[in-house]
Amino acid sequence: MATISARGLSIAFPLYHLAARSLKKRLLAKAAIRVKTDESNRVVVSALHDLSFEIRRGERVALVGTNGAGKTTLLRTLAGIYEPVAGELMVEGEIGSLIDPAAGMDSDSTGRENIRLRGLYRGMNDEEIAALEQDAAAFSGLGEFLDVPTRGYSAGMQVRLAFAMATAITPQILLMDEWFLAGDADFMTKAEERLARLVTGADILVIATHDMGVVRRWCTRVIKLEAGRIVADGTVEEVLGPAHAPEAAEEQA
Ligand SMILES: Nc1ncnc2c1ncn2[C@@H]1O[C@H](COP(=O)(O)OP(=O)(O)OP(=O)(O)O)[C@@H](O)[C@H]1O
Repeated sequence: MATISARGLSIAFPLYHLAARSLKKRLLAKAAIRVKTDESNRVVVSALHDLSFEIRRGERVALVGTNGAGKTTLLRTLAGIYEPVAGELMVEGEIGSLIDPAAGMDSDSTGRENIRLRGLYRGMNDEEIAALEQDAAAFSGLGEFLDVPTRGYSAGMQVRLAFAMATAITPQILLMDEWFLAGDADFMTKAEERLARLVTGADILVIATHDMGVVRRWCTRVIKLEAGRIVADGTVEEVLGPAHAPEAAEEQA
């Protein structure tokens, strides 16, 4: 059963180029909350600090917060891209990740080759790979571009292909950054249909977003981050207020 559990989770990024002592001092004086020195005396940005939460099967969680609050860092940590510097993280379930469209894609290979590579990576047999290829090709609507190396794709084309691949097989846990829902109108309609199928499959969705419309439409729970810390965690109504007050909600995020 899909679950995510975090206890005292912290993430910090070393800023190697800021090791000069004078600069360090200046930075520390200005922003001592998030830019610190660690035990090895390196300057680090504290991206996430002491997060504890559980996400269970059936929950659709929005990560909200202002720029730099830590939403993408948390998504990437859940995806296993970043290693916590402190605390524990347990993620049970197969992850589908829509955080960076180019991630996991070989830009010298065509869209079709990338789909097949993804199938191989997932340990699929020939028949399953053929089905994945058919589904992802149809959903992405890339037509002849499917046989062009992906380095020649526009940003929107990359999103289409990444979305098609990540959602062709329903992952147990879908991690998504909001701009995956920012395609053209035709893609959006298809993407919403597909997401609806996916999220009603009672697995876990975690989406980082500034769009309170997306939160109210898709999510059952909101975790609000501020400067790398959780400042609110509850149902959509609890954190954002009633549905008729979207302006207030927009300000909060
Ligand atoms: N690779 C990195 N190296 C150094 N600092 C980083 C790195 N990634 C993120 N940070 C820092 O971590 C903090 C959180 O950033 P993050 O991108 O997670 O915020 P966010 O809430 O997703 O912001 P936005 O809404 O602007 O996308 C910021 O202070 C950022 O500067």
